[in-house]
Amino acid sequence: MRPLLPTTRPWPLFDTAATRRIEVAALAATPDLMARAGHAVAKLALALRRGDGPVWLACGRGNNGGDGRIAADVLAAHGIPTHAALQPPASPPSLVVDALFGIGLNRPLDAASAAVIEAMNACSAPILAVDVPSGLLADTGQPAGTIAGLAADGVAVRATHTLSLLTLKPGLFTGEGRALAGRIWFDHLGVTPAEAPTAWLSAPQALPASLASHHKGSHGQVLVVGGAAGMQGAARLAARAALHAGAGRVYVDLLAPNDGGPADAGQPELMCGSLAECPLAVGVIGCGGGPEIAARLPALLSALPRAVLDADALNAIAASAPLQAAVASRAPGTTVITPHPLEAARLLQITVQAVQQDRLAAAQTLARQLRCTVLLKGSGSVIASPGETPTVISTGGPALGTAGSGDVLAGWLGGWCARHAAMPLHTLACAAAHAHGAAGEVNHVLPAGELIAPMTRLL
Ligand SMILES: NC(=O)C1=CN([C@@H]2O[C@H](COP(=O)(O)OP(=O)(O)OC[C@H]3O[C@@H](n4cnc5c(N)ncnc54)[C@H](OP(=O)(O)O)[C@@H]3O)[C@@H](O)[C@H]2O)[C@@H](O)CC1
Ligand SMILES: [K+]
Repeated sequence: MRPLLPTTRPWPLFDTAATRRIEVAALAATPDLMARAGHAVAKLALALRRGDGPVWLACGRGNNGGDGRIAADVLAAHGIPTHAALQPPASPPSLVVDALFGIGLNRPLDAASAAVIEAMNACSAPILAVDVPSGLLADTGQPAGTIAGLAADGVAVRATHTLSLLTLKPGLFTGEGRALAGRIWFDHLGVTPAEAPTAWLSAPQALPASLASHHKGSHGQVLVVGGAAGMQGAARLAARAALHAGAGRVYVDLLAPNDGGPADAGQPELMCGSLAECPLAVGVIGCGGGPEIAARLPALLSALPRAVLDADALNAIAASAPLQAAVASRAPGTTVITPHPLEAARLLQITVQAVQQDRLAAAQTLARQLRCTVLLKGSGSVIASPGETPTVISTGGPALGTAGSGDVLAGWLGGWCARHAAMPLHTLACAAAHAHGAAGEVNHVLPAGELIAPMTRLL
């Protein structure tokens, strides 16, 4: 057994309803599924245990607790001291096994369950969550919350490790799940699901190499439109990213007066241009666009064959029904929008909390409404397109949470759309978000412009 991430292959994710169906089908052929689960938990527990203290197994009353109880028996058979109870042991544990709730969690926690979770979190020992950290909803990656009257909301186990059993659940990889699950392990218990996944977990995607005969004309053009007064850096970051992603020519149409100056004094390869000069370019529209971008959108949306819409372009679209209709009426497979949760909330006319409550559903709804590919940013970015199984991005980290990081992603994606004109936008959006996330997996502060070099090295 080894940690799931980083992964070199995409993994299917199954929500609770699908996992239940897979479980029922599998139990007919393999009635010892829970024994397998319990043994898998015990095996990982043996490897993760630190010191000689007892292993505390907090087992709930359902099958998640059943996994924990079998693990306790297996550990005891190996001579390991165990403490299977909802109260902590008298002496500090060497490992906590969280087997309180798995995929059966279906409502806010009561005070007693919340107290057990808080006691687990208070231990200094590593915490191994069985299937899902208790308190976290397996489908959405959001805490189930607590019933009214409790002071703390969003109580969930902060696991150092999670062993997902039978299937991988979407909620481990998006929303709060990424932070709460710790290092993720997976045991399929010998079962190969027969049904289509709810979503895919992303892996690095190899893009076609250039032929020796290719030239800058074969590598497409990008037109970045944005950079209103005081925000020109956003457009320039997007343009630099498009250039380094391999676009043959990159033009910048700055919305603030540039007085005949260069598009970007620090990147002489970038050119000034406009829709009139490059009507067949891939548009990267809205980075630092300010309210001025709204007036440009109708012409850009009706002319450009492929477009990446970001930031202020999305705010303008959210505020205008005609612009929404203009996006939705573009040819299928030609538009991608890259909202962060607040921009998605404006587009959907719901709250940010409602977006975050179910990120997969929010991205899919937006993709249906605007008939385009949606790259919903945030912890565990989600890519959804009409008629496609969504993808959850397996890479990323807090280093991406800086100004300009989204501009780099939008520009990079525009660059790839230009260079790989024959590839579907959904595939390119997944690949770009995965590469952007991988470049951001560092433990230090990373100004957005510095994402470009590691993204280039990952090519
Ligand atoms: N079957 C098998 O062979 C295999 C099973 N596997 C394992 O089983 C796990 C799923 O087990 P599970 O369905 O029994 O649900 P589980 O997560 O243990 O919850 C128990 C019950 O708690 C309740 N409840 C819900 N919310 C609540 C709340 N807020 N506060 C209080 N109570 C609450 C709710 O019952 P309710 O009250 O709604 O009747 C729920 O049913 C899965 O994650 C995996 O670990 C795997 O090993 C594969 C093989
Ligand atoms: K659990």
